[in-house]
Order: sequence, then structure tokens, then C-alpha cells
Amino acid sequence: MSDDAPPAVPSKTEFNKYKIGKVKSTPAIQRDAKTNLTYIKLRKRSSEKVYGCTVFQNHYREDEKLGQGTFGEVYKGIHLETQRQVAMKKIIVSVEKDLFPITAQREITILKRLGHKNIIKLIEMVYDHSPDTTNSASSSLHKSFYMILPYMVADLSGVLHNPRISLKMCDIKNMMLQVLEGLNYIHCAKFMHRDIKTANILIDHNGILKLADFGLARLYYGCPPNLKYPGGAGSGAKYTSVVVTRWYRAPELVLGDKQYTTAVDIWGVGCVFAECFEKKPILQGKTDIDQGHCIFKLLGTPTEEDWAMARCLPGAELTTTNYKSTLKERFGQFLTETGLDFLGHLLALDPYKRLTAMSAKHHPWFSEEPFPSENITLPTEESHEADIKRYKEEMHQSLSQRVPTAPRGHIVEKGESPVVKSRGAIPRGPKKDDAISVAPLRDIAAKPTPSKLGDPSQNPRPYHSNNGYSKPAVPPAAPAGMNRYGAINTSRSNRFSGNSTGPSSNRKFVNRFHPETDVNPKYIKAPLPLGPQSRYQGSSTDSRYKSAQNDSRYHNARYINKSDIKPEQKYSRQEPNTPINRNYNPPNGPRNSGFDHHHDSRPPHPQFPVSTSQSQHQIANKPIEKKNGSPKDERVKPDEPKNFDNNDIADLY
Ligand SMILES: Nc1ncnc2c1ncn2[C@@H]1O[C@H](COP(=O)(O)OP(=O)(O)OP(=O)(O)O)[C@@H](O)[C@H]1O
Repeated sequence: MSDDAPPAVPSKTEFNKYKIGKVKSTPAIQRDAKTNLTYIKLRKRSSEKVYGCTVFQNHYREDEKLGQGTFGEVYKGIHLETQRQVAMKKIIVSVEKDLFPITAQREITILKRLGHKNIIKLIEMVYDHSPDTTNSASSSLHKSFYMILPYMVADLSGVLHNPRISLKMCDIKNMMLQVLEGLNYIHCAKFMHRDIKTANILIDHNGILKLADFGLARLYYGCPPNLKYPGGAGSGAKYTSVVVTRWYRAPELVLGDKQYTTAVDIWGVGCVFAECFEKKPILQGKTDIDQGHCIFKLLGTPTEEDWAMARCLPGAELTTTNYKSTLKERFGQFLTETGLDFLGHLLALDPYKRLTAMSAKHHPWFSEEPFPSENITLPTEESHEADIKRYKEEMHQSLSQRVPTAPRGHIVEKGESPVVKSRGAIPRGPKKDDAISVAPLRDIAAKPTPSKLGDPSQNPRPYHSNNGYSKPAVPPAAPAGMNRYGAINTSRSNRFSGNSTGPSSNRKFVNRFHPETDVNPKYIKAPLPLGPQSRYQGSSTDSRYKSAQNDSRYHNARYINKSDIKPEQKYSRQEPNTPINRNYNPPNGPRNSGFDHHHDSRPPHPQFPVSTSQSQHQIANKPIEKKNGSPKDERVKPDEPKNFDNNDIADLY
């Protein structure tokens, strides 16, 4: 092409992508007759279109509800052009008051500034311009916007409540590292999240966790968390203390501290961590004051030495209680000494003794076996906050519909098994070159294969098993030549009649109470399930899960359970002889020697090695953070160009 050739005119379609409104001339300035003040009369736009913002219609389709938010609801949806699944957070705007919720405004602004693998990404904002409702009275009062977010198959709250998902310790470690990674990024970007809880930790189909719901987040003043000011902030600025969902609220907030720091988020992480074991929020205060009692009942009332500042806070009266810490009794059954130390430092009452996100990532608990898994192989089905009610109902139903125990020698007919229905299997996420295809749902109705019946890792755990950390009890093997009914070959129907003839396909079933009458055939049509998971064989596992064994989801190569490949790692309480790596204190003395925050003389903050090369050496067996053999510098520079992982569905947008 010669240099004189005119520049290529962009195609019409390229222009059409951007609907830019015309710049109109400034409206005439008018003067009010009464006050004599000038004003500009604003007129309603003739077109309802919002320029620079996609219109919902013809672009998206709204599907089922995923969750209920403070200012709207969250729906699952489809982007019609690409057929990709999205989540749509609906924001209802009161037209009358012309109010756009401040939390939504904050969330949008903040999400637009953040870009990290472990932070949810805002795809775009769309405006609901519904022709059938625009003329109705209600729609003239309310208009809605949608925040379009990548669809996440689960949130942590749904996963923990889902009776069919059990977490292994290595998965919990992986998840904790991801949460801390995301939080470290936020804190380094000078934001406090202020609403860390399991429902706001989303999980995608690749097992990537994303922190979501930035409605309460805000910029903080002062420096990011560092060794001198471990809580971050530290400028003495005051913020509202009525933040964070109550059960996850840090003690300083409960006591009314307004000069709080990023440490409030770390407290939330501690609550989330502990919730992974108990499968329910650990501190369920009924009121704000009760929340304080719950906290001190778990961690003990702080002494002057524990938390000097507590006595100066508005709610100091709570510190006159006399509770002893029960942390070890409550979580000692799940965690080793190192694990308890980690939990204790996340839930340190004094915010200045709490770990920072960065130091928490280097806690020796992560270097202790079992190591964090590289990828988490969960969830096997969609699980959101909105499902929790259903799980509870199903659990209640399953309890009330339990098959009564058979009288000795009797066969009890099993009614329709109250097998729990899952809402949907995880869709296969689109690959990079797979833009248009709809993610197919796997056939969750498919029946299980009997071959998997004996494999506990393939069998959904029962509701009434403990917390999912112990294997189902396997009945002891019977002596050779015997089964639990006596000598092998003694059929159950004839062992009371005294004349054993051995099992026979054409044997006659005898009613042992009225031997002359035939047994009602309905009682004999189903053979007893005598697999290792059968309740008839003494295992605690309910036979209603039998059908799930054939479920195609359990045989999908994408979700291969690691226990199929290698034996499951044990992580019961640490053996007394197992050495614990406590070598995490910096070699050159306490780090907080210069600590002078608020001019009080608080004790130095315990720190774990961070990014200095010297301290990095101390992190033994640290498989996660190493890249190409060299330790990764984890300090996040918020203003650096955003680096997205293209394999992730979230980042394809
Ligand atoms: N991108 C997403 N993909 C899938 N589910 C989502 C997504 N975003 C949110 N949800 C679901 O919706 C629920 C509520 O979302 P979110 O917390 O963002 O709303 P909110 O209005 O801020 O709620 P709240 O007021 O309770 O904090 C989440 O717990 C989750 O179950």
C-alpha cells in the first residue's frame, strides 16, 4: 500500500460497538422568578437508552436466582452472543429518589480498579431497559442495573453446607492460600474488604477461589500492612465500626473501635478457616453484645497484657468478663499444634498481634504435611448460599423419612429413597478456542456404577457422618467361612426354620410368624444391599446414597479424585513425635522493635518470614510459592498492569 493511500475506514460494525451519545449544546440558563437564582432545566431524555452501557435486553438472559443481596439479587444468566454463563448482580435504583445504592457504587468503582486471579472480575454493567415494564407504574419507580460477573459454580458457604462435598486438609490449605493471596493483593492496593465471610468467597470450576462482594470495601489511609504497622492503615483515621457481617466481626469492631485496620479482614479469614472444620459459622452471636461474649468464650477474656487497648474502647465493659480460652478443646480435634497456632494468630484478639495476609501465607502450618493440594478437586456440583436452605430441608426430610430398623430377621421395604437432588452439575468451562459452545451440564441423573460402591472417596458422605474428616467405619471382617448371620450358605429366610438348605434362586420365602402364609411379594422383591456402604451391614453410611455411585459426575476425568490415584493423606492429630517446624522467627531479633503505633507500648507483633531473601530461606518445604526454582516476590504492586490468567473463565472477558 502506498503512503498516499487514505487511512482505512473502520467498518460500520466496529463503530457500532460503541454507542456514544451526541454532545448537545448547553441548555439555556433560566432564572427563577421568585428567588432570582439561575438554573438549568433538565429534561427527560427522549430515548431510554443509556449511552456507554449495554442494554440488558437482547444481550443477556436471566436464569435462576443464586443469592440474595442487600440491595438486590444475584442471578445466573447467559450472555447470548457467546452463550457463556454469567452471574448478574441486580441493583435496583429508585427512580423517584434517583438513588443509586452507595454500596453498589463503591463495589463497581473498586472492582474496576482491581485485577487479580483471586478477586472477582467485573465484566460490565448493563441497564435493564424492559419495554414491557417501562410503561408500568412500578417500573417508573424502579430501574435496574446489572453487574455482570463471571459465573462461579459455588461459594464456600454452599460448599461447606453441602452434605455431598467433603474437604480434605490439603484442599483447605490450598483454599486458605488462595484467600490470603487475594486479600494480600487487596490490602496492598490499599483497600479493606470489610465483609470477609464464606458466602463472599466464590469458587470457579477450576477450583480457583475469588473474593467477591466489595459493597463494604473502602480505601484506607496510611500505609499498607508492614512489619512496623502489621494491621496496615495506622494513620489514626476513623471509619465506621458497623461493618462486616456480625458473625465474622473482629473484636475491635465489636468493642466499637473506629481506628481499625486491615486486620479486621484477617479476623474474617480466621473465622472462615475454622468454619471449614465445623461446617457452620463458629461465632454466632445473637446480638452485637452477644457477639463479644461468643468471641471471648472462644478465645478467653483478654488481659491487659493480651490486648492493652481493649480497655480504652467504647465496649470495654465486655472485657470485665472472665472467660477462659476454649480454642484448643474446640479445634484440637481437627488441627495439629501448628494448625492451632495458625488459627490462634488469625484470631488474635489484639489486632496488632494478628497475622497480616502476607505473613499468614508463610506460616509453618502450610509447610507441614499434608501439603496444600495443587488444585482442589471440588465442588462436584453447584453450591451457593441460596442452596443452604434446601440442604437443611433435605437433611430434615431425610431424618423424618429414615427407614425404621428392621426387626430381627425381617426385611423392611424401602420406600422412595430420599436421595438428595443436586441443583445442577458443574458445567464444563469453555476453553480459550471454544468461545461459542454452551457449557453442557453433565448428566447428574445418571445412575452410579456398582464398581465404585466400595470406594468411600467416590461415595457422597452421609449427612450424619461427623464433619467429613474421618473415614466411614468399616465393619470388621468375619472369620473365614462365616458371615454375620452365621455359617456361610445359611440363607436369612431359613436360618430361623432350622433346616438350612443354602441359598437357592427358587427358594420359598417363609413368613416365620405364620409359616403357613406366603410372604407378601412386595417384601421380597428387592434384595438387601450388602455392599460395604449398606446400612444393613452395620456401616453408618445410609444406603440411599447407593444410587449416587453410578453418577457420571464421579467418573468424569476432569474431576478425578486424587484418592483414586494415591492413598488419602491422614491429617488427624499430629503424632507426639512428629517434629513441628517452629523455626519461623526471623534470625535477627524481633521485627517490631520500632513499633510505635498510636504511641502505645504494645508488645511486638509476631511475624513470619516475608519477602526478604534471608527470611525466605527459612520457609522449609514450601511448594506453593516457588516459580522456576526461585522464590516469587509476593509484594503486589497495585498500579502495575493487571495480569490475568487466561485459562480462567473469569478472565476471558
Ligand atoms: N459471580 C458469581 N457467581 C456465582 N454466584 C455468585 C456470584 N456472585 C455472587 N454469587 C452468589 O450470590 C450471593 C450473594 O452475592 P453478594 O454477596 O455479592 O451479594 P450482596 O448483595 O453483596 O450480598 P450480601 O448483602 O449478603 O453481602 C453469594 O453468596 C453467591 O452465592
